[in-house]
Amino acid sequence: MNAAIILFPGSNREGDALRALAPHGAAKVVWHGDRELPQGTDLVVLPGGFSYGDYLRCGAIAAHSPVMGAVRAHAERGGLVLGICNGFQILVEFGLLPGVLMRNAQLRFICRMQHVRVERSDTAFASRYKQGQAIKIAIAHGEGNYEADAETIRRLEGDGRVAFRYCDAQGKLSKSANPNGSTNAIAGVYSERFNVLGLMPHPENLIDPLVGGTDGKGLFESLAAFKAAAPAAV
Ligand SMILES: NC(=O)CC[C@H](N)C(=O)O
Repeated sequence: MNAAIILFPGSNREGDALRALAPHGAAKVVWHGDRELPQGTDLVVLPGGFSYGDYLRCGAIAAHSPVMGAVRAHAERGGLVLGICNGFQILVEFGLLPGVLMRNAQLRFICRMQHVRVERSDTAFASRYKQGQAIKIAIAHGEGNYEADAETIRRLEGDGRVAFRYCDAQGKLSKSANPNGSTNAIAGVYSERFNVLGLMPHPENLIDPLVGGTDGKGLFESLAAFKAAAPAAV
């Protein structure tokens, strides 16, 4: 699998993304000012961080980067795009995913382990998980409170486009298991064609037992398995 990791001024998880992708093929870092992706890119990763210092709104300035035109073209061809945390914020600001990420309900930056429930496992990103499985993963954000208008939420829910929800260790949803006040405890959403995923938690940080667990690995393994089953780059 050939991955392109986009580097924005202020990104800080590109190294973690590289490490998570390393066992699954070649990953290149691409500068946000570039207008093209490397030939044969299968997966574009927008990593976490603080692009442009989170000025205006997280992701708002990065969404205007020259490279985003190539990211849109890749997504429109059916190519895979993964936005993690700040990357998710950039994707919603750019309009590749619906909704907005507001300040966390308690107006504090939260950095801790959190469980999320895998809502479906029949996608390119989640086939290595079981539907309904609660996975332990890290969160680190100040603006992760997912909101959208009622019609958009109804459509996302109706089309099964919620990828992950914040939950407790048993997979149960509750107000106390929702760290940031997100509507319907939404932690990640898919695009209409399920080839674009944005999520606030950091799967790339849960790939080594030394740092708290390996539940994040499944996402990268799922992508590699998807690519192995459909080898042509799109
Ligand atoms: N870890 C991240 O990507 C943080 C995202 C963003 N800077 C926020 O605080 O919400």
